[in-house]
Amino acid sequence: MRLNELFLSIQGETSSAGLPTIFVRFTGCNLRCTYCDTKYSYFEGDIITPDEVMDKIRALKCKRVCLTGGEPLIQPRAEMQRLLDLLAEESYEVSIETDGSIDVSKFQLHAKQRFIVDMKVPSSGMSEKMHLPNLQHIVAERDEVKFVVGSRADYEWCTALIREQGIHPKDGYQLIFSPVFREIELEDLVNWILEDELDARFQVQLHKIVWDPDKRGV
Ligand SMILES: C[S@@+](CC[C@H](N)C(=O)[O-])C[C@H]1O[C@@H](n2cnc3c(N)ncnc32)[C@H](O)[C@@H]1O
Ligand SMILES: Nc1nc2[nH]cc(C(=O)O)c2c(=O)[nH]1
Ligand code: SF4
Ligand SMILES: [Mg+2]
Repeated sequence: MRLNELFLSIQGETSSAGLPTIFVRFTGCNLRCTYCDTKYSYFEGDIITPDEVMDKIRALKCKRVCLTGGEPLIQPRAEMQRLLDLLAEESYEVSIETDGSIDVSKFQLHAKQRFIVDMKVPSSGMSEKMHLPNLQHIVAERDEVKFVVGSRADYEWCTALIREQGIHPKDGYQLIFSPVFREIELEDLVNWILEDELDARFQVQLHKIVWDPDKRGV
């Protein structure tokens, strides 16, 4: 595995936003989203074993972990699975931020572990790379589907996908809409969600409010 950074912060996104969380940011990504705020993770990092990652996590005295990157699921599959197994053995709560292009069915999750599947909108330039079967593999009550929206056209792509893939909140799916940072008016995205009577979570990236938006390690 290659580790870019590992730090304790508050979760800035998802249903556990605001809660103390250890972030394990892996090096490398198979996509190049136009809006990516973590380009430094594409190449910077050091080789590390799953057991050495666990040692670093244990040292931070927090039982909530977010595996991210870069794209965490391009790490060697056996090593990522071992890390998930080790985290489960010690009862960590785990979220995995994944970019929608990797087949999540290759990984076995344990109790208290969930995927946050980010379905890349057209303005990301990566929509064509989405592995759509992921939306049939995820577990509605466990996992979350995130849409990072940079325009009204992006938003409409999302609502079409929700209909086509049958992942509507009324069927128990946990959806998140997140604005591309400083790209759209927050009020617009909120109004679109309310107008469509979508029981979806609106989020802003809390860490970009608390700290400088370009600060690493938060
Ligand atoms: C840096 S990515 C790493 C995990 C994975 N590669 C992915 O894209 O889901 C973590 C999250 O940050 C989001 N993100 C990246 N740049 C952003 C930006 N400029 N504004 C809002 N969200 C952004 C991504 O869409 C993703 O949901
Ligand atoms: N505080 C904080 N929360 C986050 N949630 C998801 C993040 C990510 O980069 O995957 C992230 C991040 O980079 N920082
Ligand atoms: S998939 Fe995630 S890490 Fe990769 S370019 Fe897109 S936002 Fe950045
Ligand atoms: Mg981030």
